[in-house]
Amino acid sequence: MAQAQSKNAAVPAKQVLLVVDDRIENLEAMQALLEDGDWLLRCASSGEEALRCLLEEDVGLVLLDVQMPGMDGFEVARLMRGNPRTRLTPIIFVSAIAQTHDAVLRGYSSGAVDFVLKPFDSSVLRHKIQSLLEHEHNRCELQTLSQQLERARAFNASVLANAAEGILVVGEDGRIQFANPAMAQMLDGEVGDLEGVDLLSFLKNPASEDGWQQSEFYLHFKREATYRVHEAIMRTLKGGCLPVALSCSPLPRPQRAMVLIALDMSVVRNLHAQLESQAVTDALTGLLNRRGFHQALESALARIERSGQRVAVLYLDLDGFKRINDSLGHDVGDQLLRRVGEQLKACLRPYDSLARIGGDEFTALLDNLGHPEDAAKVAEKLIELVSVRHNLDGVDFTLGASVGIACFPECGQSVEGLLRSADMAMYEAKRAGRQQYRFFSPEMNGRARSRLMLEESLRHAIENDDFVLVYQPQFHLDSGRLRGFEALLRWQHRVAGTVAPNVFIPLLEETRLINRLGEWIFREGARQLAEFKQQFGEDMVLSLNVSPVQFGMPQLVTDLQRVLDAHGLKPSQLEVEVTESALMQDLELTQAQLRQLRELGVKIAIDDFGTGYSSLAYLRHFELDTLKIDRLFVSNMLDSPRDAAVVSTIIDLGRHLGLEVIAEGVETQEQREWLTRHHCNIMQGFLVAPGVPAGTAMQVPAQLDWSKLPLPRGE
Ligand SMILES: Nc1nc2c(ncn2[C@@H]2O[C@@H]3COP(=O)(O)O[C@H]4[C@@H](O)[C@H](n5cnc6c(=O)[nH]c(N)nc65)O[C@@H]4COP(=O)(O)O[C@H]3[C@H]2O)c(=O)[nH]1
Repeated sequence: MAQAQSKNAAVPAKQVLLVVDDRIENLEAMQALLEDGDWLLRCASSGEEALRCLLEEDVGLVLLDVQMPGMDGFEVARLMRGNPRTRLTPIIFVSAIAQTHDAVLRGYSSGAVDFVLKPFDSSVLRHKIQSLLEHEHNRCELQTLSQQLERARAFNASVLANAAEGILVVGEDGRIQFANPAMAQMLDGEVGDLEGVDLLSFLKNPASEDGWQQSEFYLHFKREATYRVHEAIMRTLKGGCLPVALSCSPLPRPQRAMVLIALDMSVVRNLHAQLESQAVTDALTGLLNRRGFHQALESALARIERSGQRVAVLYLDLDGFKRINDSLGHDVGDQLLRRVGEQLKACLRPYDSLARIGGDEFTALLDNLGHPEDAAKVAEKLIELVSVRHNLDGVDFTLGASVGIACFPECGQSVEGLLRSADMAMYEAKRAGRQQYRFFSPEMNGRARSRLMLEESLRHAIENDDFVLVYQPQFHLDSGRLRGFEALLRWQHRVAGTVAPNVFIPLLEETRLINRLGEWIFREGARQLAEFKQQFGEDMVLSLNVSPVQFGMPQLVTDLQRVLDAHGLKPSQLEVEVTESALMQDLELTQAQLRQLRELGVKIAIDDFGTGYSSLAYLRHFELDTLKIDRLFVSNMLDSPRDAAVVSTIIDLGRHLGLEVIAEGVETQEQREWLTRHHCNIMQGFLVAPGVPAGTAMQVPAQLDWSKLPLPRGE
């Protein structure tokens, strides 16, 4: 029969006082006596009921009757002391009869804090109750606080134990007072190995030779500032080094200590190192890349400027790589570059640097060079190594290499200067006929400069439409009938006047500007052909020169098709002139290109026939229409039986293969007569006319009277 005195039991602003007595009149008397106190009164009429109440509510004090039927007060007290919830709840025993000394002692030993004998002084009892409740209240509060404290301690300990960063607490004397497990792990030891040890003994960088008091850690601590070191290195207990980022902050002043947090940077630094190495490495060959080579050369120059040593830069370009790459595919090309890289590396000394700085361009830095001739020996060795027969994927092919050499300090004092000089020398080596090396010389510089200027003006000329085509007529030797014209390119330079193609075509080729101009030549030639057609009929032919670079371009046939369509021309009216060397660049590609040209229906002529490979074997493989005899043979044939033999052989060859033969550079009637006697089909040359502007070409007669030569010249 526990009677609630207050409905607000959930949040007891007041403490609960439980009175236990088996006699109802006693309970009522107690209730009357205690009900106005600063507590909540609960009453229980048996031991069992009291225990129930104790389990349901937080009771601050129990007034417990000793003698009760069934469960007496001692038993209730014993059970309360056995339960953690009520173990410390204070009990005052109340008894109506005079107790023996033993009974009182028994009461105390069963957990009573006091013993009240009836009759009692009610005000004394109220004081006792009041002070015991206060005591219990304080005890509970203390218990809650210590629980909170324990939770907070456990929380902090778990944060420190589980933090991935190393944490140290360092006393103001520089000794480690606390280390978390992560820090111990980072330093290859146990927490116990760190505590009590000087912090500085674990620091390689920043090192403090002058001791703790002079260290930045201590000086910052004194200023109550945080000290951060991004690139610190700690010594581990096993003698290793650990890159870390540190921050050390003072703890609140009374603690006279600082907290140091260490971030393991080994992964980040490794990644950084890896990235740095990637930035200077050529992914394909594992050699240095352009940037890496620049750095290597830069540091070599900085070093030798002081020591007066000599270094050489070698610039190596592979000859024929493009052809292999285009015909065998990029995988084979990549394999080849890797192989060449390995070969080159094998023939340099370990401290020389080697780089791939472009597609098939390698550079080597020969350090600590005795004489410039040593660089030449290395260049020879490199060329020899590369220029062997290679076999990749079962295909045999030969490569070549051209090398330019620039020595420091003669050929340049800066990284850029040396590389530029070596590049120029390499270019000269290529011009000299491949598989060669060249030292840079100041004259090369002059040539290169004028080349640069020429290149620049060519670019301008293309943009400003400074090119024109002139047309040189071709006549059938037997009938005097006009066969057609060869279109020849002229550069109308604003200052220098008309410039012949031999001067600028090679440069257009090298710079690939020929592709831009080539398109224009096709367009302009086809446009003019459409006009010529009106004048000279459907059968006339216009020959267009196609340079080796143009001939290698995959879009050649499409470009031609486009201009033919644009002007409604018959393909057989257009002839493509290709030199022998252009055809021999890449036989497979040549065959494919010729097949497509044939399918398109344009004529194909070999220009300057007899000057190049003149391999009769290829004539069988290539489907051609026309052979053009080089004008050198024509100009010499009357004086040189050997040249005459060459010319008549070419004419015979053409006849047997069913090809037209055109003699170029015919300048005299004697040459014409000789050619007619030897059954050459067609001629062109100054005897009739040089290349003339389109307007003049229109006036060329369709039928020639050989006795009325030469024709008027309009160039
Ligand atoms: N001494 C002498 N020379 C004669 C005589 N008849 C013709 N010539 C010259 O011989 C060259 C014939 O052109 P090519 O063999 O195709 O040789 C051409 C051709 O390979 C190239 N070329 C000319 N025009 C073009 C073009 O539009 N595109 C390309 N890719 N190359 C061109 O430049 C080369 C030189 O062209 P040009 O200077 O115009 O020189 C022309 C022409 O002016 C003669 O009786 N005596």
